[in-house]
Amino acid sequence: MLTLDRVSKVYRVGTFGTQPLNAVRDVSLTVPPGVVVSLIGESGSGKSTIGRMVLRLTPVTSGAIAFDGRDVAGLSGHRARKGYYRHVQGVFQDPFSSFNPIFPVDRVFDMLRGAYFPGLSDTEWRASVRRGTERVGLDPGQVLGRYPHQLSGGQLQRLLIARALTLDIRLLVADEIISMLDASTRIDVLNLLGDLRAEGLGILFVTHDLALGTYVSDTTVILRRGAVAEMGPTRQVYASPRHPYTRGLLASVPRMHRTWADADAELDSAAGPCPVHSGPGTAGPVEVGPDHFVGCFSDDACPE
Ligand SMILES: Nc1ncnc2c1ncn2[C@@H]1O[C@H](COP(=O)(O)OP(=O)(O)OP(=O)(O)O)[C@@H](O)[C@H]1O
Repeated sequence: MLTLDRVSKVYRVGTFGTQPLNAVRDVSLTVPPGVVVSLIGESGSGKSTIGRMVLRLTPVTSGAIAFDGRDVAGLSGHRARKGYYRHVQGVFQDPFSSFNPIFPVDRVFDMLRGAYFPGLSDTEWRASVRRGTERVGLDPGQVLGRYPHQLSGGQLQRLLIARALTLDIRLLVADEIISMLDASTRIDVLNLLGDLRAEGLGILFVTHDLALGTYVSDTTVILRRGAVAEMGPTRQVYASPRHPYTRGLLASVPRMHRTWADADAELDSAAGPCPVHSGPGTAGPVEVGPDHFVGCFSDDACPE
């Protein structure tokens, strides 16, 4: 369904944009239907940039993103782009920022109506909104018609997912969608994602939280400085991590006062020549087990 093929993103920063910032480096992955792929990494590792490129909110510098085999960057014309967003939607960290405080929450649904459902009568449209709301476990009578400040962050986040479900979505980019929620609401939203996955939705789940990654995902992608450090079936990656960075991260999870930076620093001091790129001409992560890949051990691209 969704494939990224050696996707890179270089931002231009500094005075007059003269400095290149390699935010994403040669990332390849797939999100099939009914599969949750977690993108996990510390702040600044490029997770959101990948989500934004998939949603076409920022252009790809090199490589290709395809949905059902069609190049996403090359979608030209309003109709093609509208068709894409019918199937691919994003939900982001701060639900409050997606709602206008002076309008009832229903307005986020109404914004879709003109673009996607111009032929529906008022009654049909209201029924569709109610169905979407119920599908995410909310009681329409309790939430519709209310103002954003009258609802919890978890209810607003569910409404945004319901809004996406009003369309015929097949891929959801969920970018840190539970970071702002309390522990019990988090589990509700995670379980909701699990239910949607069972219905065939593919999910690109962006998080900096390793524990959330294990709970929700089928495939785990560990990003380090914009590149894939390790990628594979979640159980495999967590049970038998092969990259020293992943090992360091997992070892640090139950220990307080250790951070992503600690794992990074340990790796920097331990890493010698990168074994992944020891062979001439080797490029990109190397397969170390079934669907299990390990990326470069050093900071920048290895000498090939
Ligand atoms: N529009 C932009 N212009 C310039 N640099 C950017 C832009 N957006 C992101 N960056 C930089 O790209 C790198 C990756 O950022 P990104 O937001 O993708 O990381 P992230 O892993 O999602 O981090 P976080 O968890 O903090 O959101 C960072 O160094 C960031 O400062």
